[in-house]
Amino acid sequence: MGNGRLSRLFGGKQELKIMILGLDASGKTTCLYQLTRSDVEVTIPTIGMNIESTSHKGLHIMSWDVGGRDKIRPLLRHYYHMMNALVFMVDSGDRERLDQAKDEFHKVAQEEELQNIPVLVLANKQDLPGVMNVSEVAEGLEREKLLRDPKRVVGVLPVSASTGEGVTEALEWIQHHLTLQKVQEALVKPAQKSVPSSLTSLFTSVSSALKHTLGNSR
Ligand SMILES: Nc1nc2c(ncn2[C@@H]2O[C@H](COP(=O)(O)OP(=O)(O)OP(=O)(O)O)[C@@H](O)[C@H]2O)c(=O)[nH]1
Ligand SMILES: [Mg+2]
Repeated sequence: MGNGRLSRLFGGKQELKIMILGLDASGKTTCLYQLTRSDVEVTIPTIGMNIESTSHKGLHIMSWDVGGRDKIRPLLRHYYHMMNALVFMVDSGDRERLDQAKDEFHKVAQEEELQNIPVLVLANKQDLPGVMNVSEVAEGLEREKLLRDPKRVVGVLPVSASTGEGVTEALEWIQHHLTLQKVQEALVKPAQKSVPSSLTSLFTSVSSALKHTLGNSR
């Protein structure tokens, strides 16, 4: 994806932190590179696994693979609260491990700190012939289970991290849902605050109108 498009989307003004998780070889590193065209930095913290990160114009991405890391999982929670969105990468050609991907997906998605952020599944490697399409990936991951919670936002989009096809749309999806979330929060907060005062004034005006009417009718 061209950096020009990326700049227009984020303009360096907004900080966006995305976490890309998925099984090994699903295409996380390729996607990290494709998203920012910046060098991917590998850090090996004391928890003993590779965490990759890259930044470009306010877009910060962290990534690690999720398979078989039950002991490390609690330590990774320290990163969760910083994230604006979760991207879960799936190798659409890997039918054999779709069930494993599903288990990992649900383990991550049920983490408390990740309940309120948009989750985007990327059905990767769409450039390869005969791979699963978006519906098959969504079904295999049992996405509908998460959607039982009406507050959850869980999308699935087709991409090819190798060619960059669909990567811009993925970023736009995230951007769109974060904006929606902000608008909803902005609408809900003042409404909650103003309800008691507007109700009070409503009661005052209704009761004075009633008094007036009753007074007149007596
Ligand atoms: N054809 C095709 N190959 C891809 C695509 N994305 C990644 N690959 C290939 O899949 C392999 C794994 O990609 P990586 O980006 O290293 O995957 P990863 O998830 O970072 O893997 P780990 O670091 O092992 O967890 C590499 O050989 C990539 O070139 C894609 O969209 N299409
Ligand atoms: Mg990698």
